[in-house]
Amino acid sequence: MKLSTIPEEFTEAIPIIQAIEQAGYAAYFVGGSVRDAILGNKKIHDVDIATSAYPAEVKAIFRRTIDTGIQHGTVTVMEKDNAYEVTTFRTESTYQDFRRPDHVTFVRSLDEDLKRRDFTINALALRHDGTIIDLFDGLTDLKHGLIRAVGIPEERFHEDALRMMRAVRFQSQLNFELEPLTEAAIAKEHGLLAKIAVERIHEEFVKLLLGQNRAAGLKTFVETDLYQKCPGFRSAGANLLRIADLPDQRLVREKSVWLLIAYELGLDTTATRHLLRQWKSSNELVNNVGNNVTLLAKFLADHITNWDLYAAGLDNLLSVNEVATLLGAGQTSATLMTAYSSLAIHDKHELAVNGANLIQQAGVKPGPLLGDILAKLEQQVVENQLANDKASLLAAAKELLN
Ligand SMILES: Nc1ccn([C@@H]2O[C@H](COP(=O)(O)OP(=O)(O)OP(=O)(O)O)[C@@H](O)[C@H]2O)c(=O)n1
Ligand SMILES: [Mg+2]
Repeated sequence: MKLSTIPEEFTEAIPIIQAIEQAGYAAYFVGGSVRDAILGNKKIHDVDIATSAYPAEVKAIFRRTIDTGIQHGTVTVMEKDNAYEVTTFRTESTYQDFRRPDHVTFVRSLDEDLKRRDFTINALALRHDGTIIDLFDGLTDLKHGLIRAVGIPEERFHEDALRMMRAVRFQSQLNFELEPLTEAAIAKEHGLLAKIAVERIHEEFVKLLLGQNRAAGLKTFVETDLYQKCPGFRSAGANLLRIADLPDQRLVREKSVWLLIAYELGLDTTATRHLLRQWKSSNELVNNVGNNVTLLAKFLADHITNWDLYAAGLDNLLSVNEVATLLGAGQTSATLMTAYSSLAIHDKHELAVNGANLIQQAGVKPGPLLGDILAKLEQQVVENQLANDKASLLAAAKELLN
């Protein structure tokens, strides 16, 4: 097969491929970008190049390169404003710990390289003239919407157990089905996932839940027992399946994914924070989702105050609303945005007085009381109990001193 039109993301990189070929080596586009280009329905990102040239040979061809992962064969080539990862063809023959190859062996053959890739739809190569190299019938699988391991599925999962999570992630992201032998191998080998760093599982799990068919991905995640090897999920199979029964409106924020999980697992703020720490989340995610658990409960009870809106900030509100909507209790985003924009202030710096004003003009002494008074003024302004003008605020501060 030949692609009739080569997407712009690739054409920009063709000079790189040509330069490698002129130096006497082979070079192809590979990986997810080729898959997405053929699907034609997804924005292409990360155009990856694979080559028969060894890293030192790649570096000799280009003026500006970065040693990104030279031991794995990857050199980044800088060209104009773009950066391209150029990786030497490789086989990963022995895997001892199911997550990292013992060593990579660089090879000169494209076939060897494609053979060790995870799924047939990810094992396609694209020549700069648009010709597609398809050794494992990946094009047929793309057409039928099938995720099928290259070769013997168990072998692929022993090489890298994260691939089992990638399978369910692609199932959701692409709205594909799992080929039965591939799915059976995941069910059989799910225990290998315990060897994988939680951060990597986290990334795939979030992509699964943000995908277009999260219900299907989640069902496989539960039915194959992959979930058993994820932090905090051991007895949550039924809870996770409940998410699969929700309307299939898509989630857009990572924090919404975790809020939904926390809700369905019945976790309070403390338990949510604990779960997110187990999943090695950033402090920001831990804090936001922890707070949003309380806010969601208020949303569902239709008990939102101005202060709740103010304290959460717009992005958390939209996240909580995403989840509330899935649960059948959201507001339209327009209503929410209007409520939020009608707040008297959106940040304490918008308060018409500051600490210095209170000291100089209301006779407040520096110290903890000053902070208390400012906080009270902030609260009253947000709740529309006090106008946000200097005179009113100074008068209110004097009141509070008595
Ligand atoms: N565990 C993995 C990870 C990656 N790959 C191969 O490396 C390519 C690039 O990997 P990556 O960018 O992680 O995934 P993509 O398939 O490109 O998906 P995405 O669109 O999310 O980047 C994959 O297509 C696949 O050929 C693999 O075989 N096994
Ligand atoms: Mg990619």
